[in-house]
Amino acid sequence: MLSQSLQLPEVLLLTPKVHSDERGYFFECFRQQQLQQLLERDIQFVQENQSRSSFGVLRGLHYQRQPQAQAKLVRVVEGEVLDVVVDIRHGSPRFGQTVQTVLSAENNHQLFIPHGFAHGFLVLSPQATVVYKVDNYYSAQHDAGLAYNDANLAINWPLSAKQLVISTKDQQQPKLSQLQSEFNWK
Ligand SMILES: Cc1cn([C@H]2C[C@H](O)[C@@H](COP(=O)(O)OP(=O)(O)O[C@H]3O[C@H](C)C(=O)[C@H](O)[C@H]3O)O2)c(=O)[nH]c1=O
Repeated sequence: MLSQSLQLPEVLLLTPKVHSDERGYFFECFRQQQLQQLLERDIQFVQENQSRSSFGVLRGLHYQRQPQAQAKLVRVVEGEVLDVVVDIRHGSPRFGQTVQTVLSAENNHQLFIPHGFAHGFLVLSPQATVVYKVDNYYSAQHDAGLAYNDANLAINWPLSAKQLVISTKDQQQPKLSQLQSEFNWK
């Protein structure tokens, strides 16, 4: 598994080694020991999610508040998404900074997103299926979010506003300046 740092160094872009032959391909999607070595700490995923969305669907930007914060290992098994992560840790020198990368069933790229970061994605293909592991259980009362279109985040979503399909919840998320995030840097 190749690991690359992004502009937010705590967010890892992982690329598995693909074994191709005349039948097709095989690759290991996850190996706990390998990820723990990259993170230099233990990690224990307890839940795996799958969502399928049509072109233009934007899910996010989401996170779970403490003590139910979730680290995520995200991959795409159908189609293509623009995946976006935001540093929401108070005191972070990169507070409010974002990274974005294309995850697709073609590039097999994965993103590891630690606690203290908001996550979302925009579907760029006719359909996209996103599968992701989390290290804490879903908790509706700890579910929180950030406005995808907050000018202070300056996320350049590559579709026009009228092409976007966004839940009512995500249309009403707070801006970075209103964030109740209790994540602290370090
Ligand atoms: C996240 C989650 C949701 N649900 C239920 C709650 C709703 O009845 C339904 C849809 O939930 P929601 O609209 O919050 O789903 P997404 O908009 O895809 O949320 C996710 O989108 C972004 C990209 C994320 O990174 C988060 O993992 C997650 O917040 O599934 C569950 O039962 N378990 C869960 O873990």
